[in-house]
Amino acid sequence: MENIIREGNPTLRARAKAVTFPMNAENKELAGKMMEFLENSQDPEIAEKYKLRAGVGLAAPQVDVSLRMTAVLVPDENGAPLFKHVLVNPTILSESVRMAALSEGEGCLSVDREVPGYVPRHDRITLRWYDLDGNKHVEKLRDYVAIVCQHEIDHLNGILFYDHINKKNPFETDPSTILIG
Ligand SMILES: CNC(=O)c1cccc(C)c1Nc1nc(N2CCN(c3ccccc3Cl)CC2)nc(N2CSC[C@H]2C(=O)NC)n1
Ligand code: NI
Repeated sequence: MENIIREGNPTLRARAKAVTFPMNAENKELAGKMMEFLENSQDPEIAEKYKLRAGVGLAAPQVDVSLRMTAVLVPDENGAPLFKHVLVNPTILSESVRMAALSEGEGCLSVDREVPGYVPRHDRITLRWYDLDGNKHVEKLRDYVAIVCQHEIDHLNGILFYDHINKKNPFETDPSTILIG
């Protein structure tokens, strides 16, 4: 897995370019490696052996490739994949008025420090994306999966999670925001 870039690398703040179809072998291979990284990062033995930090999402800009592609692997409580997709050219078609935030805040593989605070996001989204074969998918997502996808899509637009944290009061939330987890 190519090295994950950290804050300060301009690629993290750039708007990534759309992926063209049919996808070339190089981009398909990268997608596979990004998903494999997430799988490895979630395996206690492998993560320990290679000192990997666990993640449920990894966007191409985080491995210094400015393309609109992100791997997402959210396990259920038994460790089976609840949501496992490489999202190519993802678009949020609609979003709930209701907001949600992870009660423990968010972490990012490209941010080697804790940035405390609630990250307000939409509780539900309708997401459109393309898979590696160019097939279109449209799904309604909610709660944790919706939050993770919004975090990863932010990476494609050069946005980092702490950009959303209220500077004055990081743990301030308006009444419409539900806390998750
Ligand atoms: C500062 N407090 C915190 O970070 C924080 C603190 C506590 C709880 C949460 C819930 C927090 N928040 C948070 N925890 C995660 N993980 C929980 C552990 N898990 C995991 C770990 C081990 C094996 C398998 C797995 Cl699955 C991996 C994922 N992931 C994200 N994010 C934000 S959206 C993208 C996603 C991401 O992949 N980040 C690297 N946030
Ligand atoms: Ni991130």
